[in-house]
Amino acid sequence: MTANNVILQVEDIVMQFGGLRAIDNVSFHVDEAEIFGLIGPNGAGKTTLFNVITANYKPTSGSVTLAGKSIKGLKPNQVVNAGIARTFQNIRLFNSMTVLENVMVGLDHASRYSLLEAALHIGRYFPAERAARAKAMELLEYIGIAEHANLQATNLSYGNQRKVEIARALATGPQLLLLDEPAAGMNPKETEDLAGLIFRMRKDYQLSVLLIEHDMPFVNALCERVMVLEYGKPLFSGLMSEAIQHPEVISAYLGEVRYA
Ligand SMILES: Nc1ncnc2c1ncn2[C@@H]1O[C@H](COP(=O)(O)OP(=O)(O)OP(=O)(O)O)[C@@H](O)[C@H]1O
Repeated sequence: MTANNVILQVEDIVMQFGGLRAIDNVSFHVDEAEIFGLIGPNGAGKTTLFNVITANYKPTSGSVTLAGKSIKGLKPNQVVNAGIARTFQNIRLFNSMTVLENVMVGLDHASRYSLLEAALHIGRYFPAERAARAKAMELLEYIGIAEHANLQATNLSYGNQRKVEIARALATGPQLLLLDEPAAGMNPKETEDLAGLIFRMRKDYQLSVLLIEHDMPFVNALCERVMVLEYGKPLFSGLMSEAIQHPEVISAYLGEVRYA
């Protein structure tokens, strides 16, 4: 068989909030090792779709499967354990914790020692904590922000806080990484570095990526296939090279530039 393996299948998703149909019959798939782009104007439903895929929202109808297994009935933390990690449009770090501690949150502590060992600081507690620190440090080195490990997360630049979120997501050992506007607030040099990092992560961690982004040159550099959403409906699904020629896609974006 020569077809690509599908990692994420989203089928006929409808998400209704009272009278608002935020997602209206959306289907798409992401292949293994693919970087797939989800684009569209503000309020199109992109983040809502992420919330459905991560089980933060239960869809009104439709299904989501990861590597052939339905996520139906799973809680958000079980979806993380199943292999889907995400970053947030509005950065969600623990501001009172250090950068290193934020990344340690992504590591699975529970399986390493019992509650009793944790409470009394005995048994496997210290070796497991040491191992978690080393692993988190390794991830920070990989992402390129190890020198900030002991600073409070809130003291980092916006761009570096976004990288901490990526490191924390990587710490969960995902198969699929959802990035919600990772380049927002970054300067051109940071954006270019981020594109390089996403390509490297895909290769080094065998990741597939689903990316929401408004920065079109960034999406163009990373994604071969995209879906364009408008008012919760797919406006276009296919090659990025064709999306940027598509009159309705162009006008949807011009609308956003004019009115944003
Ligand atoms: N929990 C909710 N309850 C009610 N309405 C919601 C909820 N979450 C999202 N919406 C609505 O669903 C629509 C889609 O919002 P969403 O945040 O998914 O858009 P988006 O494409 O991610 O936009 P942006 O690019 O601005 O982040 C909006 O009209 C929003 O107000």
